[in-house]
Amino acid sequence: MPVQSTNSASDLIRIGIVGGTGYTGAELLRILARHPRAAISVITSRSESGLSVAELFPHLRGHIDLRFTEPDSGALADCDLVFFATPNGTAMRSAPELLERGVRVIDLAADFRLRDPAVWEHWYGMPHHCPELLAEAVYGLPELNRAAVRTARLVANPGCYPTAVTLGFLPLLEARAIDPSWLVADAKSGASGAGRKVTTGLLMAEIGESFKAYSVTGHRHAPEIAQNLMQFSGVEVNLTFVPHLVPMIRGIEATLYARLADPAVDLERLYAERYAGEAFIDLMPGGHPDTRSVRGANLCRIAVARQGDTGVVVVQSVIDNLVKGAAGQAVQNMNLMFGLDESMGLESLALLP
Ligand SMILES: NC(=O)C1=CN([C@@H]2O[C@H](COP(=O)(O)OP(=O)(O)OC[C@H]3O[C@@H](n4cnc5c(N)ncnc54)[C@H](OP(=O)(O)O)[C@@H]3O)[C@@H](O)[C@H]2O)C=CC1
Ligand SMILES: CC(=O)N[C@@H](CCC(=O)OP(=O)(O)O)C(=O)O
Repeated sequence: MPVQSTNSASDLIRIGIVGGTGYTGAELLRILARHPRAAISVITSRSESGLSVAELFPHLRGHIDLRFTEPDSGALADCDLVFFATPNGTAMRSAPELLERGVRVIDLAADFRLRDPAVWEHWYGMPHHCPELLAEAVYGLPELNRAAVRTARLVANPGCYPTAVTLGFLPLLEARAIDPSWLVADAKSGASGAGRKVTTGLLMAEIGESFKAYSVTGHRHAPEIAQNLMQFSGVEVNLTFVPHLVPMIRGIEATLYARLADPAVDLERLYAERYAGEAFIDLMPGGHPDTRSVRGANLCRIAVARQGDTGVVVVQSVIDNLVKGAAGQAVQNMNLMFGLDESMGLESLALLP
């Protein structure tokens, strides 16, 4: 049975997904299958080409009647919008041709997130294929950049850690309420953050009943977060970012620390005013947001507190890495790019337990 819709074909957005078998690709399929204006026409996979989507993903039986195909620029060029849910360095090879042919592009990987091609090359270990597009690409964090996303042809969907950390720190920086020279982000992710490919270090027997930090000398999301905080607050920042892998499947929890520049600031009011009217930010005064409270939902839940009279502010920010940290945010960007209600198709509440 094809995707249900009461709209005429001309109202529908023809969508291609490159990398439909990965975790973020599968999450795009889950969300778009119920989106009233989405008509998925191409889903690619090199390893599963020919297989029906329902065979690989039984939860989509009756909702998506398509087969995976090899990535093919001809079929993708017939779409209105192509999502790349592929490893870093993939979208940049196809985006120039698609844009040339009038197709809009949202990349869930990092190819268009960093402004400076030298910084990209340093962190991603490869030269950029189309550095001329970096100035045009719009960083797709709508709570920061909504107006630019609306008119974008090319959107760089943010990384999962950068979404949680940027949204957590930003109100404090914009208000000049903290010392920007000492920011600490202590973040934890579930294993789905590393994708669906087979990796020994992600086996249940390796990560279960255990917990560790990684990339302590520097993670590629640190320059992305610093770029965001500086670009959107206008102040230079010095950030320490340490990610951790925890034995859960979905979710990111980021605990953020900073020193208050203005000890009298009303923290809860600051966040309430900054995020007033934001459908996908939930503030939880006095709370301890947990990752399960956002599992499956396109939501960033934040609590802000000061620790006694230490002058230190502690922000807790949680997201589902696959939803607000990837596919949900990508659909939020799609809605803005096509003039739709920003929340369309994103009404799912979190799953408990
Ligand atoms: N997992 C997460 O929480 C988040 C991931 N991201 C980013 O989103 C992107 C996708 O992540 P995720 O879904 O986890 O990754 P997965 O490893 O789970 O899936 C990758 C997908 O890309 C396809 N693919 C791999 N290489 C190529 C290629 N050269 N050309 C075309 N297709 C290719 C794979 O299928 P096949 O090999 O069969 O073609 C597969 O469908 C990554 O860049 C990741 O960093 C961003 C935010 C959060
Ligand atoms: C748990 C885990 O391994 N997480 C991934 C983050 C994945 C991601 O979102 O990174 P990009 O989109 O920027 O590639 C990591 O640390 O590499």
